[in-house]
Amino acid sequence: MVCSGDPPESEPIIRVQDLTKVFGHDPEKALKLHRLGRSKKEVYDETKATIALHNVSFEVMRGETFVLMGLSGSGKSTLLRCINRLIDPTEGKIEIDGVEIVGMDHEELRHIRRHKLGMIFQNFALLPQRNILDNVAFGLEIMGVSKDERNQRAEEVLEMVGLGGYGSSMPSELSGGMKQRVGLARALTSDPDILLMDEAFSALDPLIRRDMQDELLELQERLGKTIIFVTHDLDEALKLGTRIALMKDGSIVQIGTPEEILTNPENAYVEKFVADVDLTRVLTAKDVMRRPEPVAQCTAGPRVALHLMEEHDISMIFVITRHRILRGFVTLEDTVSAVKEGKNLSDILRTDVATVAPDATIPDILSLIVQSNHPLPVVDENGRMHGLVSRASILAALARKGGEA
Ligand SMILES: Nc1ncnc2c1ncn2[C@@H]1O[C@H](COP(=O)(O)OP(=O)(O)OP(=O)(O)O)[C@@H](O)[C@H]1O
Repeated sequence: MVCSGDPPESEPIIRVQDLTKVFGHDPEKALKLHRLGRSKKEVYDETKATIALHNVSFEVMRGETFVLMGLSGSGKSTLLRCINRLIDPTEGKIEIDGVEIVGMDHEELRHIRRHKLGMIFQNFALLPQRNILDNVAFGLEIMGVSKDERNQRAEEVLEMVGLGGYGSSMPSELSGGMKQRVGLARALTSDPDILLMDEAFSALDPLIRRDMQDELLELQERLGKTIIFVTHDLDEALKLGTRIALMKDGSIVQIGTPEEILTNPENAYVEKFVADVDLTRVLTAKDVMRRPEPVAQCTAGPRVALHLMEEHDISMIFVITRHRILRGFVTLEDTVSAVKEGKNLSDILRTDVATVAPDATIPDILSLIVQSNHPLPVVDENGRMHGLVSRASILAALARKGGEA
């Protein structure tokens, strides 16, 4: 099964196709029974084999944070561990950077694990008798990197995760958040393209957890790694995910951006999963804007603008080019005078217009609306106007999405 959700515009770095994992002695028999229509529970009762993943397919794009989310037992960790082959899949393919890894021997796998993949676990997995620098440098030590070189690299990555100067501390002296930074530093030492993070922040206090999430977002922006992040926490998934794959009983039920998952759940299960989410925290200007009608083209005269304003009972109108590039706005008062005095629209155009970016959040939009006291045009980085946001458009969108979700 391939679940869609438009992937970001980039090439895939990981391709998973029809991946199946059965734990137990007779996977073939278990799968045969499942294909004959037995439920996973019935298969387990009969064979004592667990179908942990079944026909899972998806692609992860280079540079995205792809979140695997789902309830306990849905197969998230199994899927993540198949990707670095800590677990051998029963069936299916996994390509990393175009290279099929399911059939790889130990030597090839070791190479991929060391150079392409970094893994970060929930329980930190630090070596208690080694100091922080040696913990971070451990992977490089195993790879035979000289002491000077590995210590220099370890210091660099400790700096990167905000732990510069802690190299000589022991793990027992560090808080949970700091230990997880060490975990992150350790995974970054070999500069892998892909970070696999398994419930990496779940053991942390809520405030520290939030800090770590912010830090990961910031680090991701700087380093542009591809991250697969496992969590059962929807808020965390919405915050971190470029896209989210929601898993249930070993299958993916929906893949989409956080907005798509929230506002367009594909079935009742996803709907239920996201029912309690506070939409104001995740919707952005492009979700709550309305079409920018009416707008006047630059080529229109003041009479046309006046007509539009009277027709729609509004006191200002936005002026755009044929390609919807925003040029400014004109007011009713100025337009009336322009008609009287035979002026052009360009003579009365006000260009000091406040705008909102398409990805602005609702609290940001509201604070801008309070300042400007009129609807705001949503304008992208190229100056193109996509819509208008106002208190009314936000309320309408929330009511609409709330009704749907
Ligand atoms: N080594 C194993 N042997 C047998 N069954 C296993 C093994 N590992 C996982 N399972 C089973 O496979 C299914 C998927 O487990 P998995 O740990 O991948 O789920 P998860 O979504 O990561 O859950 P959690 O959030 O609790 O870690 C579960 O039914 C689990 O009991």
